[in-house]
Amino acid sequence: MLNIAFIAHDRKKEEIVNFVIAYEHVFHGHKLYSTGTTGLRIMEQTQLDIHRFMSGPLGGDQQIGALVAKNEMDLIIFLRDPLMAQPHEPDIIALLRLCDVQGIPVATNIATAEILVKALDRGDFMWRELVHKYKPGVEE
Ligand SMILES: O=C(CO)COP(=O)(O)O
Repeated sequence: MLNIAFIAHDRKKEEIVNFVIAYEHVFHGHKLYSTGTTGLRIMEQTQLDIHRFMSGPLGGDQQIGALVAKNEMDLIIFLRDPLMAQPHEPDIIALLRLCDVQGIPVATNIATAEILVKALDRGDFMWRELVHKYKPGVEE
């Protein structure tokens, strides 16, 4: 079981909902997280149970970042809006930076998300199970 987070900016919400519907079967069985509104929208349209953090502008990106800092997040699908400034841009940059610090797979557009989810389905993420196994205190 891997820890997966969904995040989408407002103009990308419909895109992430449709994406998660399309790959719902792949996400079943994993522990799912999201920022507040993104998770609500996904749960309204799927059977998935998602642990929702705060809304992004109120600190949700940072809450997910805290798990990333501990290397406890295995995959992040973060559909960013590249055409609109966000009030919490520093939080977004911080989250992506921490993904690079820990080497955590993160998709910021739908094309990359699709490739990563197909890899997840194929079992290509099993190396993350080893990260959990050899890091004491990390939740399975
Ligand atoms: O702003 C966000 C990510 O930076 C997303 O937050 P919401 O899912 O609460 O809209």
